[in-house]
Amino acid sequence: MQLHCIDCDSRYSISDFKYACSCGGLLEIEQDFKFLDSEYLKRKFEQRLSDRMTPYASGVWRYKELIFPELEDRFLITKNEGNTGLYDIERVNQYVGIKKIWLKSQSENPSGSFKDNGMVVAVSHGKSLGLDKFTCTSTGNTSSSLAMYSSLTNSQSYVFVPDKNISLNKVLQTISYGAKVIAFEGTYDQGIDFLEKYSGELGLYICNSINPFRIEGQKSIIYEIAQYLRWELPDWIVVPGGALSNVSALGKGLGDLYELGFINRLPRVAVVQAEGASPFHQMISKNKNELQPELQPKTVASALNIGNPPSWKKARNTLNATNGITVSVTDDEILNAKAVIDQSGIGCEPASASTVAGLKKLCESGQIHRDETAVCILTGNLLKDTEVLRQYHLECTENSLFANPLIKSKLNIESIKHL
Ligand SMILES: N[C@@H](CCOP(=O)(O)O)C(=O)O
Repeated sequence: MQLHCIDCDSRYSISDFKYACSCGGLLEIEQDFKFLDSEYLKRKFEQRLSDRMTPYASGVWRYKELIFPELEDRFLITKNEGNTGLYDIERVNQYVGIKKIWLKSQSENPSGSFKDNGMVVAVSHGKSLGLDKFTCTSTGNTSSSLAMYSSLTNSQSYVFVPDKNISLNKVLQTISYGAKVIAFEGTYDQGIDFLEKYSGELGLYICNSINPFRIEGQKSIIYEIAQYLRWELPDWIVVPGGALSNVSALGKGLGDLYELGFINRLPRVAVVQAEGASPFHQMISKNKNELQPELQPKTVASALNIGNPPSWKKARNTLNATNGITVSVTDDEILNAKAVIDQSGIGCEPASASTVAGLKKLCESGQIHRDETAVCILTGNLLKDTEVLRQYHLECTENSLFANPLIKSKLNIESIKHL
């Protein structure tokens, strides 16, 4: 394993761990799969599905050989992350109007979001270096995940959250797990700049997705999808785009599966952004080479409130490799898609629902054909943002197409039987 700069191609030893190249470029972990026996690994991944007693029961460490082969077993942390459901729901299918759609419910992770897949690897790496002070800046899911794994390993997390436009539930979840939470005036993007500058001086190990170990862990999401579908991926994988770690990890994981011969064709990738925070979509759709940061990102999907996503170059590489596309959706489109997902019994936070809203839009515009198949990755749990639920169902404006208002009634048989 070594660190590779995606900008200037410099390489560094893993023991010389850093978050960025001296040229400023993002680093990725490079592994040599040449000597791996794919058939043997497939069998091993299959056998581990019935494991319940060891860290290999984790939906992340099941694939340890492809994620962090050099990590000694004594450093493996786990809270049974991964192993999340892949659901085929007729109601969502009909809403989108496509041949077949699966929902990958990452909200079933222990802290309620997809961040756990990557965080467990970053914190395991940090612990293996003997560290016990971890940090991140976050709109709330990364922070909850980091706080959970830090406390689980008797370490302290220091979390920086913007003081506006994020979900109170997520902040409370982070506080409850024991993190020291610093609410600052500014955006996620400013928080990242601060940590890049001062984490060394503060003696803090950064667990945001600029840390390449986070991306290695998050690759397990696509490994799980592929294994569940017997190594036959659908035509499209649809992901929300905020900090863009999801699509970066997806591209890397797909590359691994293809290189190893686990899959014989790459699916196309669609990245969905919220209209009020869509710098990546703007760049791709206008065919620009540089990302123009959005200085005041604003969307109801708090996890997507990011105007200067650090991983945009990795995300662009994924689109290039998969003939991928981007789209943006309005807050109303997100909330209505979310209500359909919630009422199908799966449930998710607003950012996740952007995938179904985006897929619907892409089908309607003909960019995705109705006889194709897709997986939408749902990133966070329905209870991550209850304020949005209160507004949608209890205040119900004319845009809340699927509001399910509270019924106020006397406990009286005559009133109840007409419901
Ligand atoms: N929505 C994210 C933003 C942080 O992204 P990361 O990829 O740097 O962890 C969050 O939950 O904080």
